[in-house]
Amino acid sequence: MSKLYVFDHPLIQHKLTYIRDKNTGTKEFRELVDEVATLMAYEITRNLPLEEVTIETPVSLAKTKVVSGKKIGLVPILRAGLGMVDGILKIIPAAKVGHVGLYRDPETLKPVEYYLKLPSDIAERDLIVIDPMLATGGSASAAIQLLKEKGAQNIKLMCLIAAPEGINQVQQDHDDVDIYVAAVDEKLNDHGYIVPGLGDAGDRLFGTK
Ligand SMILES: O=P(O)(O)OC[C@H]1O[C@H](OP(=O)(O)OP(=O)(O)O)[C@H](O)[C@@H]1O
Ligand SMILES: O=c1cc[nH]c(=O)[nH]1
Ligand SMILES: [Mg+2]
Repeated sequence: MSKLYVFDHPLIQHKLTYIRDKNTGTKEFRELVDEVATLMAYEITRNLPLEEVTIETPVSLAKTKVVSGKKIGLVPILRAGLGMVDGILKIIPAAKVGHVGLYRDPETLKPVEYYLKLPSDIAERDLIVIDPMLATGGSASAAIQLLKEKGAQNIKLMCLIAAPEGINQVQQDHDDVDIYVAAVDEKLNDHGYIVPGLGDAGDRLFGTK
């Protein structure tokens, strides 16, 4: 059964407020998305398994812990997902990164695939699909489907803002995928934009509007 986790850490909520604000310009928007991605990565890795190792401090031997060999893969959905990659790599620097290129057709709101490049060992990795926006859920669901067709077994979805419609869609299509978000908003408008949302994440990140 797919679970939904909402990261309500005060720093995440604070930064998300300024990400949403239409008066926040490209530079600051990019920086804030990067920072929130780092904080969300910290939360999403909370239950990583640890193993005990022995090391030598300048004073004595110490039995201490390291993350036990988990292989992680990040899969941003282009373009907007790219805005979260560096923030996550800051604290999971050994993660490999695959890319799924999808854009949402503005008329049909259906995802159109245009690029796919994945690490060869995705079947052995814990994958985190990344996209700031989960609107109708079409893009995330299609990305997850593509990964499964390439052998992925263990997938999480991480988004900044989700609409209830998108959460329902992904949970219906992919019962095995847990969803991690910073906020669940009210609804979609007639153009499939999240309300209140933050506007077009790709355009705001890359200054293309
Ligand atoms: O849940 P959905 O209804 O599929 O909508 C969400 C998708 O729309 C946006 O991408 P967009 O198509 O604008 O592409 P971009 O990242 O290149 O701007 C967003 O980053 C998601 O990928
Ligand atoms: O609100 C939305 C919906 C889809 N894509 C976006 O970038 N924003
Ligand atoms: Mg866009």
